[in-house]
Amino acid sequence: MRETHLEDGKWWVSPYNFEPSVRESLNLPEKVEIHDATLRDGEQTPGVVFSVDDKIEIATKLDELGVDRIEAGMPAVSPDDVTAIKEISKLGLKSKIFTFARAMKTDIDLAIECGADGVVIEVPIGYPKLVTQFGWTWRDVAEKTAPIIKYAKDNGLHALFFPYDTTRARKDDLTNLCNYIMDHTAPDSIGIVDTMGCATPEAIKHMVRWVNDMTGLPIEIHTHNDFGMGVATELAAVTAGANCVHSCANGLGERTGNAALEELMMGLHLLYGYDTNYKLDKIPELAEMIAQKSNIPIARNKPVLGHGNFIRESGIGINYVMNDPLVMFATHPSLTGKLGEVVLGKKSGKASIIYKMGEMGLGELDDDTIGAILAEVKAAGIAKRDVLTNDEFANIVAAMTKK
Ligand SMILES: CC(=O)SCCNC(=O)CCNC(=O)[C@H](O)C(C)(C)COP(=O)(O)OP(=O)(O)OC[C@H]1O[C@@H](n2cnc3c(N)ncnc32)[C@H](O)[C@@H]1OP(=O)(O)O
Ligand SMILES: O=C(O)CCC(=O)C(=O)O
Repeated sequence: MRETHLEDGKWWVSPYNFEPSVRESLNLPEKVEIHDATLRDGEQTPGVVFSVDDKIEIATKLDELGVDRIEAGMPAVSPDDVTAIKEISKLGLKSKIFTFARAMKTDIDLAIECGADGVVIEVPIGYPKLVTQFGWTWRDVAEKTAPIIKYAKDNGLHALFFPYDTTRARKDDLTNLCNYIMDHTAPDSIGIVDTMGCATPEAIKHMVRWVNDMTGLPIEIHTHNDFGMGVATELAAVTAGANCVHSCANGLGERTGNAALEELMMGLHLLYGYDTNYKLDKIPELAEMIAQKSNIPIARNKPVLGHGNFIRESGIGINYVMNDPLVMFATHPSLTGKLGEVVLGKKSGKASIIYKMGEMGLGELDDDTIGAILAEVKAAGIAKRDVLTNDEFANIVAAMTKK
């Protein structure tokens, strides 16, 4: 674990993250694994369909980035999923390969047929789903699941017990389910699943401790982003001792998506100080691949990925964008494969004009002329309601310096 907030021109985050009293209040596990579900939950984004080749390419890139596990699909969904998972399993990746399964023997048989290392055994426990959608009790769930966990384990699979909509489960239902499962056949790990993305970080921390007290199992956290807190709740889970975070690249997933892989990687490595082997500079390659294959473009202000994240129009401090980026940003643009950029418009100042003239090789001018150019740049930016192109700026400079 690193206990410092800055590294070697690469990032400079808040030192308070590492304040002894802050660190002492956390129960960080020594290692946190990433279980990436882009190929299953990410593909559940309405309208997204990855081909077999897409899935192989994405899995290879996820492995290169350093994710510990790839949830390669739910074989029951289609024969293509079976083919893709089989091919991915044969690649010999460092990442372990998991499949998604209902509590059904046939789904476990498919995981075995696909050559998976592990299986996510999903069952409902959230009260609205349990009662209204399925008409089941906790006991129905428990009796269906226990033999399936045993079957998966007997066949050498890592059995991740995944009672979904966990955060809307009644206390008694979740307690009874956990106790029954532990009495009959302990899985290898258990997921706390915020299916609807509706729990606070504090509630998640409480649940991590509670479920761990009940079961003694490694805890995995799987969240969605409906309140914009998918990543925050997963990181909160880690601070309460969760051992594995689930993700989707680019934050793909049902509705508002799942916790974003790239944000979790940056959060674990930079904000919490985990010494990981993630290849952060490869994030843009994966992001582009996902955007192109999912047909979902990356928003320009998306954390970690947005192409606008290191562009600055505001004049104050503009020199530092290129010359000393950590004055202006928490991370150096190159850490995640980006470049800083200075643009001109309504919010420019004199320093912006001087900077841009230098960048474009337009020479030096006296202060009054710079001021006059600045006034024109601001007026043009306001009229255009956008930033200026270099050509537009060069035209202004030419007009204002014409003898
Ligand atoms: C939070 C969630 O929504 S969880 C999963 C979401 N993911 C998906 O739905 C993936 C895409 N889905 C699909 O391709 C299809 O819906 C399939 C292949 C999974 C299933 O399709 P269908 O053949 O229509 O199956 P259907 O939905 O009718 O369910 C079949 C059986 O599975 C049972 N079942 C559903 N979930 C589970 C579960 N987690 N564990 C055990 N049994 C389950 C149903 O009760 C039903 O049982 P029955 O035949 O005794 O009535
Ligand atoms: O979301 C789903 O549809 C399946 C289960 C899951 O991944 C979840 O509950 O978040």
